[in-house]
Amino acid sequence: MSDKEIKNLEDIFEAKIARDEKIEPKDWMPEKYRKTHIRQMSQHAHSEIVGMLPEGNWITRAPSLRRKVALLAKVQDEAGHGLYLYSATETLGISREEMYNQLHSGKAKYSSIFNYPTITWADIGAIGWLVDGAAIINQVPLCSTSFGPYARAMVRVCKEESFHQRQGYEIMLTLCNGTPEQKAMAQDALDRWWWPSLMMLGPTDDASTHTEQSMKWKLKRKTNDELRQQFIDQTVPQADILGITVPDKDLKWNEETGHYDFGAIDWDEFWQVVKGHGPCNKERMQTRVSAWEGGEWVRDAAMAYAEKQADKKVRKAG
Ligand SMILES: CC(C)(COP(=O)(O)OP(=O)(O)OC[C@H]1O[C@@H](n2cnc3c(N)ncnc32)[C@H](O)[C@@H]1OP(=O)(O)O)[C@@H](O)C(=O)NCCC(=O)NCCSC(=O)Cc1ccccc1
Repeated sequence: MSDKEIKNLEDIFEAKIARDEKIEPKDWMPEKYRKTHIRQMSQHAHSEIVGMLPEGNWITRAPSLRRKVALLAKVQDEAGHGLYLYSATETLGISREEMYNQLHSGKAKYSSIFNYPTITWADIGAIGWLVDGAAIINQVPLCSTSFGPYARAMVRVCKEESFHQRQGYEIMLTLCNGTPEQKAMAQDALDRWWWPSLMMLGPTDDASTHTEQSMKWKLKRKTNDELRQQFIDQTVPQADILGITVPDKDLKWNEETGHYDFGAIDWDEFWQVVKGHGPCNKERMQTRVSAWEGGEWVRDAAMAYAEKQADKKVRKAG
């Protein structure tokens, strides 16, 4: 293709973005746009899949049948979100196998938040309330992201996340209205999950390598710091209703800005977790890799069956 032809395609692409029109898989797109979407969308898919593990740990120990049913449904939704997102990413020309390889070899990231342990039932409440709460704040703007398949996937995902968030908040509410021991469990879960939930929304805008370009392409509609502030402003009053305390002595409502001021985030901890040195990184990867290896016979059997059927068809036609 000549330089002039490429320039023409770039102009059409930029004009579509400026008009807020969706870019579809068969449309021309700059290679960097395609690659950055594969990066973000596949990491999002991996996060949903790895994100099932901390909660999966509690399905057999949920305190009642009602809680068990709700948790099972939530974890199944997460599997669905992962598969949805893998399919959407495949439209950009990467195979699912390659994405799995990237996850299993440690090349692709997944959200830092899923490398923390779930040591009590209250952690299931805190994950729904805080982690799904942060996920919704991050994902609602993604419903109007520029790449069509990603934007459409997010609409359904957000509806389900909202049920997940309420499920978690209701667990917290029940614990906080329970015995002093139950309320202490809820406080302890908030103490452990608060800071990792703030980190989950990504590094500060100064330290974020991708934000500037992703905002121009309308892949991201809000910056990491904007989302974090929104999450804090929305969540602190919810902690007040629960009657538990956000573990930040510098947290204070600021009349002038109309937002909460908050204390320093430990970014060293965040980068350690991202680099694979969090409390559960190794365990999470081992579980995923052994699930993949354990499922090999199912994949082989499905392939053998498909080949047999194709053979039959050929023989019939012949
Ligand atoms: C905002 C951000 C996460 C990061 O902004 P970007 O512009 O992409 O990056 P930025 O330049 O700011 O960062 C520089 C580097 O740092 C990496 N990094 C940053 N943050 C993290 C992190 N937290 N963990 C690990 N790594 C992180 C980043 O990849 C980049 O490294 P790279 O160059 O790739 O090697 C964005 O990708 C996004 O919105 N993703 C879609 C939403 C999504 O994936 N949600 C997942 C949760 S789904 C869920 O929770 C549902 C659920 C709930 C409950 C239970 C089960 C399931």
